[in-house]
Amino acid sequence: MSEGQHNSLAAHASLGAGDSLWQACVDQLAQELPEQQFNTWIKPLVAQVSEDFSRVTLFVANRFKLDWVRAQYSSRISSMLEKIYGQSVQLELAITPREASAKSYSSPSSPVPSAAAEPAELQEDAGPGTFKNRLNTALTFDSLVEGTANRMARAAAMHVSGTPGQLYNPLFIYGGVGLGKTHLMHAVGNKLLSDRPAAKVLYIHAEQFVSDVVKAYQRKTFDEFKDKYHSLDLLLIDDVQFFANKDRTQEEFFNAFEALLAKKSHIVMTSDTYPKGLADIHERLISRFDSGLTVALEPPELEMRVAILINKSRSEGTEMPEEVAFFVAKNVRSNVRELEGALRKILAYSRFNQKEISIQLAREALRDLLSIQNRQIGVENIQKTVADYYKIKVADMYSKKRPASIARPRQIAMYLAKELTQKSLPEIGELFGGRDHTTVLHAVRKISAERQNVTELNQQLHVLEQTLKG
Ligand SMILES: Nc1ncnc2c1ncn2[C@@H]1O[C@H](COP(=O)(O)OP(=O)(O)OP(=O)(O)O)[C@@H](O)[C@H]1O
Repeated sequence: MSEGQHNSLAAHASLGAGDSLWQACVDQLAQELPEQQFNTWIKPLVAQVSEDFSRVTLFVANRFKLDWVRAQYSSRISSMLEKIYGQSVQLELAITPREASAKSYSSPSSPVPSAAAEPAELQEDAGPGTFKNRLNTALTFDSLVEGTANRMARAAAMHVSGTPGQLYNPLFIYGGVGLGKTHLMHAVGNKLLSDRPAAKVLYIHAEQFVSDVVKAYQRKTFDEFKDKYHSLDLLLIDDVQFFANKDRTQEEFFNAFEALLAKKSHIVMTSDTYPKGLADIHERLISRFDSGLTVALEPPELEMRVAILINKSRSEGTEMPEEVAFFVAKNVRSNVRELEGALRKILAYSRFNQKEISIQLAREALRDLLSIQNRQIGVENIQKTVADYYKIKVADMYSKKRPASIARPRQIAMYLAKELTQKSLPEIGELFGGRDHTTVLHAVRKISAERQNVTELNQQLHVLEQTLKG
């Protein structure tokens, strides 16, 4: 952090800069740690930052957690805080006193831990009348952006939440990391509960199911186990690939599965692969997984990524200009979690530096992320980016079509190809569907002249250049 940033942080101590310091650290950890670890150990921490930022106290719920956080994370958190603040920060850990929560600087993204965030090994058995559904109420259909990538899965999930126990039972959702499987599952549970508050719904990660089986086995409490699982109206079970090689668990899950289907309760499952792709899971389970509806979640397409960024930033109380969302969405493609990470970085960077969100700011905030990507700009990438920006097909870059809505973006792409690559005019012409070099020259001259006079075009070119340069 530069001295200027440091001063501005100090000057805003009374406005909750302690929050910002801790928030930036949380944001960074969210990037670096696996989600489960982050949700379990970091998210629930409540931080109190001294006025001069020299000391940060983290409150944890109990002694076990305190020891764990100290052993596993404290040195990492310390060095991260120092890096962010630019000076040494003393880190302390304490067990939450009853009156502390009202006084503490509680980070906005560090709510009281939800049941779903509790680590498997710390979950207490729910006693009579204390059934926990473990749903995260923030994960709803409303907060799930729809796009081509999730349309079918979303529609099926909506259907299940409206009329459980009928069609699509079980519903099996699969896809790569961070594509919204868990979100979709919670959305089903939340929707069903909002329609039928008395329904017995349980969200559970497959690992927790395994640990429940082990516990029931050790304590000889299989009756309780069955009472719990076989009486549900809706079972949401995440990441069933974790059942691999766990024979006893698979047997108990098979029993629960049969019992639930027999009483027309619904089962929704997620996995990182389609049922037949699951390794080391008994065939009779796999065939049951596949007996309802199996749907995939695909990586989000560009428009969906833009919409997610704009929505999420709005829900954080900040408007992200569309051109910035386009810049980020173009550069962060793999999954929604990564997109959220990029957004968190941008928001933290903007808060810290008290600057409006712009492409320049996003570029600075995402410097590390962008620098590991290959920055070699090719004509193909230019054609794709320009086509995306003007919402035309990439094929139109090479086609003979002449309407202005196509010809103009094509000329812009030619201009950018000349400006941003080492290619000669004939080479560029060749890559644009075998056009003559004079056509390319005409486009380059035309766009370059117009750019001087038309502010709107200049602005669009600026966005495209920034996006391509990353
Ligand atoms: N379409 C979407 N709209 C809004 N947010 C989304 C969408 N898809 C995913 N997310 C968000 O992205 C993050 C990752 O999603 P989620 O945890 O559901 O992914 P996952 O597929 O279960 O990943 P993993 O396999 O790693 O557990 C979550 O914060 C989720 O809310």
